Amino acid sequence: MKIAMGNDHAAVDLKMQIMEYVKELGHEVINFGTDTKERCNYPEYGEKVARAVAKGEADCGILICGTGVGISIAANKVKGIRAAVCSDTATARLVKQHNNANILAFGERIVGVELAKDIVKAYLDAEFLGGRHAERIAMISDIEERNF
Ligand SMILES: O=C(CO)[C@H](O)[C@H](O)[C@H](O)COP(=O)(O)O
Repeated sequence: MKIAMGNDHAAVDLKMQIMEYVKELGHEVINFGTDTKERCNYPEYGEKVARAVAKGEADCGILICGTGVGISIAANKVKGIRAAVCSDTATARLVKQHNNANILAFGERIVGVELAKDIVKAYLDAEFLGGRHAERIAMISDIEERNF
């Protein structure tokens, strides 16, 4: 898979480690940065990754900031994006199976590297279950369509 990755200054170390891990798993990474610890603004990176996923330039995305929350809120403003913050493997599996989340987010200040790797693997290995879950996602898309 082609995976878009982005982060702010609070998550450079974890992004680098996860980027290597994702490559070891056999995926291609499009890195949207930031790659330095100079203070920056997470909405910029959330939007870059979200637009790449929404346009189909990447199959899915991984976003990391201090908590995973701000960057996922920004990504979720892009039409078609379902970004989910996960701090455990069960949630990471379920956000793919039930919510067909197309971006996984987590926080360097919240999860350690080994847990983060397990979260990424649980998300990437899981498959969307469709059925009743697809109907609910259609309802979410409908909310998006009615926004103005
Ligand atoms: O977690 C975050 C947003 O949800 C960010 O990564 C930052 O950690 C947070 O906004 C704090 O920013 P700071 O400039 O590092 O104090």
